Order: sequence, then C-alpha cells, then structure tokens
Amino acid sequence: MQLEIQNLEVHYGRVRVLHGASLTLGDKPLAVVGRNGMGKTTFCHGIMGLASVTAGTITLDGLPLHGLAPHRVAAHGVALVPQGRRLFQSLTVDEHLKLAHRGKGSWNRERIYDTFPRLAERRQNLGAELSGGEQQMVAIARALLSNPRLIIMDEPTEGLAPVMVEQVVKVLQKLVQEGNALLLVEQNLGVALAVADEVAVMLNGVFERRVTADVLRRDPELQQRLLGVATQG
Ligand SMILES: Nc1ncnc2c1ncn2[C@@H]1O[C@H](COP(=O)(O)OP(=O)(O)OP(=O)(O)O)[C@@H](O)[C@H]1O
Repeated sequence: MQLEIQNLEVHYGRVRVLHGASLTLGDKPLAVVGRNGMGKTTFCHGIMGLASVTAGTITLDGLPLHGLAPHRVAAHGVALVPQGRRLFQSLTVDEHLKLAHRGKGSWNRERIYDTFPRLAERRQNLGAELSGGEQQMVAIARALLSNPRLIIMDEPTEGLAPVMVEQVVKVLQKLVQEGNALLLVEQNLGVALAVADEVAVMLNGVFERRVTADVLRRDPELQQRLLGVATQG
C-alpha cells in the first residue's frame, strides 16, 4: 500500500483550512499530531472525499482518489474510523458488524469477536448501552470489516478513561503487528508514540515536520516545541 498526498488544499466556504498538505504513507504506521484546530480532521475528511479538495492530489497505489465520492474512496480500500465514533444508538453490536461486513478479505464477524472478546460479550447490547471504550471498539471493528487496505483513525482515544486508552492502544498495536496499514490522528502523544513508527506534525494546515517516534520519544524539548506538550516518564 502506498498513499501519496501532494499539496492538498481544502476550503470551508471561503476559508482555506489546508494550505498544501503533503504526506506519503507506506505500510509502516504513521501518526498525525498537532494542536486543536490545525486541520487534522479536515485532512482525514479530504482523503475520504468528505471535504471537497480544491487543489492537490491523492493517490493510492497510483490510483487517484481526489474528487471521488466517499463511497468510491471506501471501495478503493480506505476506511475511516471517525472522530466521535458515530454508532447507531438503537442497533446492537452484532447488527453494526453485520451492516459493515463487505469486501474480500479475512475480516469477518468471527475474527472480530476473537480479536475483541469484549464485543463478543456485548454482542446483543445496543449502541446506547456501550461504554466509550466499547463504542470505540465497535467503530474500529466496523472499519476492519470493510477489509480495507488502509485504515484512518481520527482520535480514537479521545474522551476515554485511561484504562480504556490502554486497551485501544493494545488493539492498535496488534493491528500494526498483523500488517494493517494505519494513519492515526492523535492528540495523545503517548498513544501516537506507542503505536506509530513515525510522527507527522500538522501546523496551520500543513505538515511542518516528520520525525521518527524514537527521536520524538527521547526528546521532551522537541515534544514541547512542536506540540506544547510532553509525555510523562
Ligand atoms: N465544517 C466546517 N466548516 C467551517 N469550518 C470548519 C469546519 N470544520 C472545521 N472547520 C475549521 O477548520 C479548522 C480545522 O479544523 P479541524 O477539525 O480539521 O482541526 P483538528 O486539527 O482536527 O482539530 P481538533 O483536534 O480540535 O478536532 C478549524 O479552525 C475549524 O474551526
């Protein structure tokens, strides 16, 4: 899998939010970090066809994705786990998974329940009855069931209790070990460093810097400078 994004621009009305964002991604997991409002969600939406791209190119293994409708981008093998999870309140876990299953590949409900034992226990519970962490597991499972070539996750640990953050991190690490291509948007630098090999820093609608997780992990001063936060310990 090779995703290449060049000089991406996205406007909301007359306001330009992405100012020529460029990024390449192969099979190694990459995290996108940056302070609030820098354009991370807009970047995800631009790739998925959910925000209209006014300039620049996006290709997946050489095939252009820019200008395609979201369902066409999904059909090319890109899955988004959206910020805020977006489950149906009145559908059960099992119903969510049934709806999401498509495409050829090894992800089916059985494999999901093996990977997420908690979801197997909660399979008859409604979306509204799940904890934030369980909802996030369903949102991730739903993306996997489309058997994607690339998964984009927008702040999967946002608003979760620390114990649930740890569980989500374990799931993401497992997905990476199994060879799934992952673009992870994260405000939580500890999570980004625990999952990704490299980190791209978004500042005011462009990628300002790309560093290896190792370099960033060992340099609290750089963390502070790029993000205004430092990981603890
Ligand atoms: N639908 C929209 N219409 C107009 N402006 C928007 C829209 N969505 C986002 N914006 C603006 O675009 C900018 C970038 O927002 P975006 O959500 O992409 O940032 P972000 O880095 O993901 O931030 P956060 O971490 O807070 O979600 C912000 O100034 C935001 O207010």
